[in-house]
Amino acid sequence: MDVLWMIPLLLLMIIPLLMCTSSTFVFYFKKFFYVAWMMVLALIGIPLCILKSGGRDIENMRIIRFMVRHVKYLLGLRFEVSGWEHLQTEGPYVVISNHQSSLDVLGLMEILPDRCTTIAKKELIYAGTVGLICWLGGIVFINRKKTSDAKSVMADAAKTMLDDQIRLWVFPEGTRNQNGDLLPFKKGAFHLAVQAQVPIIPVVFSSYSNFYLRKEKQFKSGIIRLKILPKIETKGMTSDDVASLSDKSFDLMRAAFLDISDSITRSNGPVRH
Ligand SMILES: CCCCCCCCCCCCCC(=O)SCCNC(=O)CCNC(=O)[C@H](O)C(C)(C)COP(=O)(O)OP(=O)(O)OC[C@H]1O[C@@H](n2cnc3c(N)ncnc32)[C@H](O)[C@@H]1OP(=O)(O)O
Ligand SMILES: CCCCCCCC/C=C\CCCCCCCC(=O)OC[C@@H](O)COP(=O)(O)O
Repeated sequence: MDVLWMIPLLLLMIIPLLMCTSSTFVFYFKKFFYVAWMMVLALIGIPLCILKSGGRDIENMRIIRFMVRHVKYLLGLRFEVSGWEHLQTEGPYVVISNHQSSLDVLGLMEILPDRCTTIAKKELIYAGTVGLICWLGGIVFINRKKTSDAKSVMADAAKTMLDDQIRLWVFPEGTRNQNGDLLPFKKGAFHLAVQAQVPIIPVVFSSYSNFYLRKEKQFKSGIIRLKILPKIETKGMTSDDVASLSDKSFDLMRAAFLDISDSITRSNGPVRH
């Protein structure tokens, strides 16, 4: 029994020591902590969502947003947001952003407008308590392996956006990417906006490469710039305009990404290896 009590005490001594001496340990510790803490937050949030709305309801995103807002401090991250005024748009719209890591959830919750939920891969629903709270928050799950299914879910979503006056956040790269640039955009977000005839609001996260490097196992403190760009109208557009709409959005977002990422690298200095 006495030995068992020693274990937490030993951990309390060893963990700070390792945190000071090994950046690889910090990397794994912060990653593990992030997932575990989100799971715990979701566990607390699930009954709150059910009590508030009785089940799946986009209004639950307010609870989720509130619960996630402090997590940045625990990981040593800060957000600098610009362009808030562009989110002051009435009615439904589609938000599109680049996607580097699951840490994007922190930025998403930092600026998530009311009545806005996201499109996510269907595998996320199996992520324990996080999966369940995503479902309760009205997240729209798509099967990326079956284009026809994904398209029909998105077409339903276009209708729901108008019927229920909701906003949807889509990651048009379709997967996480940390190659220092944006991946070519998939077309779903643009079909969605054109089908619903609603504006697109592009949001750009600066590169995480000055604080988070997966291959090098680095996870330092850092600043993330979030730039909200002016809305792009889609009124009067048809599916023939989707390709040019996607290209235009890509060009605007890529220019903003290179601009805000470059300025961070310059002010913080590059990551040392
Ligand atoms: C407290 C704890 C809290 C925790 C909170 C957690 C929050 C969690 C946040 C979670 C964040 C999680 C974040 C995540 O999970 S990110 C991963 C999931 N998200 C996405 O994949 C979204 C982006 N993907 C797309 O938009 C794709 O296009 C889809 C998936 C729809 C199809 O992709 P696919 O690769 O199968 O096909 P394709 O893109 O090559 O297109 C093929 C053709 O179809 C045409 N087409 C496409 N779409 C439509 C359409 N709607 N109507 C009519 N036509 C359409 C298209 O023009 C093309 O034709 P053409 O142009 O070549 O002629
Ligand atoms: C039974 C337990 C299973 C545990 C699984 C752990 C699940 C993660 C839990 C908490 C992490 C914090 C919230 C994360 C939400 C992140 C969503 C995300 O970033 O999904 C990735 C997706 O956009 C693209 O996927 P791919 O890059 O194509 O792959």
